[in-house]
Amino acid sequence: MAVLNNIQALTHALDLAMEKHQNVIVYGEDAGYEGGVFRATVGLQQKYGEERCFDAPIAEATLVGTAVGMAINGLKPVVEIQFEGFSYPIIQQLFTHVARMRNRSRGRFTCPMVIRMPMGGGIRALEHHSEAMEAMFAHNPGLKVVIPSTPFDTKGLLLAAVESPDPVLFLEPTKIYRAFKQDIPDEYYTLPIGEGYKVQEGTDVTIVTYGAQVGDCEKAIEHLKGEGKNISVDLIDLRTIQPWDREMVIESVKKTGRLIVVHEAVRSFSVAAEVIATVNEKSFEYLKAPCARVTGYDIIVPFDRGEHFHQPSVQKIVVKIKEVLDYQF
Ligand SMILES: Cc1ncc(C[n+]2csc(CCOP(=O)(O)OP(=O)(O)O)c2C)c(N)n1
Repeated sequence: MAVLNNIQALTHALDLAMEKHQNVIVYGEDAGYEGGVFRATVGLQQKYGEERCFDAPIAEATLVGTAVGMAINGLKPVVEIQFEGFSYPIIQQLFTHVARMRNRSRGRFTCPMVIRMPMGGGIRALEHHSEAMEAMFAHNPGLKVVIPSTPFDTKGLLLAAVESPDPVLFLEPTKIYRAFKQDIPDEYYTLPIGEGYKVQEGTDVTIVTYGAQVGDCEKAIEHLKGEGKNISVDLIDLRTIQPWDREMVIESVKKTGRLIVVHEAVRSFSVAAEVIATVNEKSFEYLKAPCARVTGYDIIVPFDRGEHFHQPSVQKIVVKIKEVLDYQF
């Protein structure tokens, strides 16, 4: 076992991936010699050489465009985009080619690559460094979208992404890169893409969340306990946004009758909107209160001083839990 934070878990997972799979290559802006802006790829060039881990020009569309050729021809590129806000130039390659290659070639070719990017706010960064656009990527058929929340999941899901026969977007919440550590096994393991994780079992309300907000929801639950409120929460970490674990969420809502979805991405056309629509379709008759959401507002992420108004704070989650539990039809 090793005690690692999320960044260290990434480096460790990439190391194991490169050791086990000779076709894995890792590259991105400053990802080679320096080990990346967050140091996720540190030491890999020194260990595996410049052919397998290297620096790329500041040309994101080219990073992913070249990965298309590599992936079709048997390599497994793991591309680092420096921040999610710099991913917009890759969309032409991603939506037009990467996501469609299997369908376009009637299964003759796939385009298996991993695109890693730091996502989300909470680090008081400047423009383009706090985006949370997972719903946009999930909306485009042909892509898997993963957002881990713990070092254990980061390692297992990244290795699963490397093994995936199809392209995976691996979004890493920047706020929790170094926020805490966890004991994780040394050996190579994978976790299933598409399965949620039940952080805690409860009977009064289901909270569905992912990424950095998992910790915020846990703190909100602790806060309510501190207030002497005996509220039993079924807390689900989705872990994968596309394909998401509908069964786990629907089963939970059938038990609790109440649902709150929490994420920092903007509210309209969001993951929360999709989860709530699905719960309405599949388990409406079980609901004891309207489904609710705590999300970012429909605005560009504010600069550092206003950022905390936009983020779903512990306090906002606490208020929403009370509101949903007090609701009377
Ligand atoms: C499209 C885009 N991708 C990535 C970044 C992140 N970024 C900020 S500075 C920088 C390195 C710039 O290096 P260089 O052009 O050599 O200029 P220097 O900082 O050395 O003056 C990068 C990659 C960015 N600002 N814009």
